[in-house]
Amino acid sequence: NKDTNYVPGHDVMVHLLEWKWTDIAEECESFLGLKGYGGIQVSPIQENIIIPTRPWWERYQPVSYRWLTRSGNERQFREMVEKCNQAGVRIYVDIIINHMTADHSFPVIGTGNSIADPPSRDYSAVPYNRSDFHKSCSIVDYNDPNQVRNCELVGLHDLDQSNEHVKQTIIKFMNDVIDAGVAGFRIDAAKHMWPSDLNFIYSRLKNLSTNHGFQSGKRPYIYQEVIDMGGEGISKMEYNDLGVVTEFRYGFEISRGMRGINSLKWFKNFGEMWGMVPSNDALVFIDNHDNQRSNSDGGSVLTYKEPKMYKMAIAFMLAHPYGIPRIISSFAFHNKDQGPPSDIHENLVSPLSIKTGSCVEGWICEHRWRQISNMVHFRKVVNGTVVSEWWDNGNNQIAFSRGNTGFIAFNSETFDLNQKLHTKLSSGVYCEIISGNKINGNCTGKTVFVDENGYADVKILSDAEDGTIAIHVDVSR
Ligand SMILES: O=C(/C=C/c1ccc(O)c(O)c1)N[C@@H](Cc1ccc(O)cc1)C(=O)NCCCOc1c(-c2ccc(O)c(O)c2)oc2cc(O)cc(O)c2c1=O
Ligand SMILES: [Ca+2]
Repeated sequence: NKDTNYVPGHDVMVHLLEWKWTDIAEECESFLGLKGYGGIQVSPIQENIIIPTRPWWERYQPVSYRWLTRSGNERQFREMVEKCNQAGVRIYVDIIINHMTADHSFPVIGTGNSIADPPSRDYSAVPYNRSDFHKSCSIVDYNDPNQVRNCELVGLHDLDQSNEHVKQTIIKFMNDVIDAGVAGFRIDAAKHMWPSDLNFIYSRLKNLSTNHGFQSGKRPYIYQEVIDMGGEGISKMEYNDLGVVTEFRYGFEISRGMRGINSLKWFKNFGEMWGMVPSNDALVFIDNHDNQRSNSDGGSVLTYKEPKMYKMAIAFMLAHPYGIPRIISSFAFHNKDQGPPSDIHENLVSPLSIKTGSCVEGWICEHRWRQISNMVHFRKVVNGTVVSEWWDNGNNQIAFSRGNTGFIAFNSETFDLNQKLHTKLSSGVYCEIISGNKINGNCTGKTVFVDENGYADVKILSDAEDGTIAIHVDVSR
């Protein structure tokens, strides 16, 4: 079963990239729980190598399974999970079980002061030794499934998940994390591990902890990173019966749509018909921690750096029923390796200002943007309804309803959208939720009038700050 384990009335996952555990706990209580976010993907909790320039990807080179990183220690992690569960926000841990570190020219020290000797495959803090790793062949042919699984990805020493000691070590790590109260895991680099080995591991995971508010018998929500844009020897379809898979086609296609490269009118049948996995098997996103900075998937997915189109892409994702959506909330970067903001002691800087409670310079906090957090509410209100009343102008103006509970329209033409469009909403004056909120019965942004036949006056100027207008039944005045 593919249950996210979200608390009823909560939806949408946010990847709080490189946030500290104490700050995440604070954000659960002061923002995410109240806004109805369903869950948080946290950065890896296992001890990672310290690379002198502190690139963001150092956290994807584990040194041990100790819960010691720049995000915090075990006590802080446990406290954060407790506070977020109490706020109705679930925690999903990003775990790296395919590999340990690569070889480096400097002595290898971890964020928990563990040492390791990668050339001799000695990771004493686990412990792992040479017998726990595959031979050090390199992945050169991505069309050879054996190489992709049994050789080293960019020099990262590749664990042998068919080895009993490796399996038991991973299972113990994941079960300890489950006992801390988390709701599931992101499996990093799943494509580089055999589905049968992963299945063995998943089947030996405990049920979620009843001591942390989960009903008995709940299974951890597992979503697997499988970068598959088609054309490689390994298919995402090898993994989606084990658990959910990251659907990379999704963000790529929506970015092309909002950029005007592919006409929005084609998105009328967006979903499995586009060669994507079944909706319940798809963890969907516009950008992720890797391709937002490196455009590694060949295309150029939208990011916070192109805010108008990015917000339209996120709004489409949150308004559309396909997949399980995740947004990223990241730090500003100027080069693709750059790590998170840190102080002179290389401690992570808190994204939250103690004084104002808002996010500080250097942290984008996409999850706080009104145009994004209000669409989280939209998604919750329309939950369970289908897309209907699809309209398009034959190119880059589209609109659709979600049952009789919500309506959204997009204009990515160079000219205005100004139409009476049919919705399934009952008549009335609705607060438009991209441009504002409804506070004490008043609309702080635009209003949209729906007449007694369900026709809405839809106007989106081509030079407007946002190319989207959205209304739903919760904010009718
Ligand atoms: O750009 C990066 C890091 C990227 C990255 C990190 C974590 C991820 O979850 C991810 O998806 C990508 N890393 C830089 C620097 C680097 C890091 C380690 C290393 O041994 C060599 C170089 C880089 O240029 N990497 C080469 C291209 C990206 O190749 C990587 C992939 C990857 C990319 C595309 C694929 O289709 C694929 O199947 C795997 O996954 C990783 C997973 C990891 O757990 C750790 C990694 O270092 C990587 C990783 O290097
Ligand atoms: Ca492997």
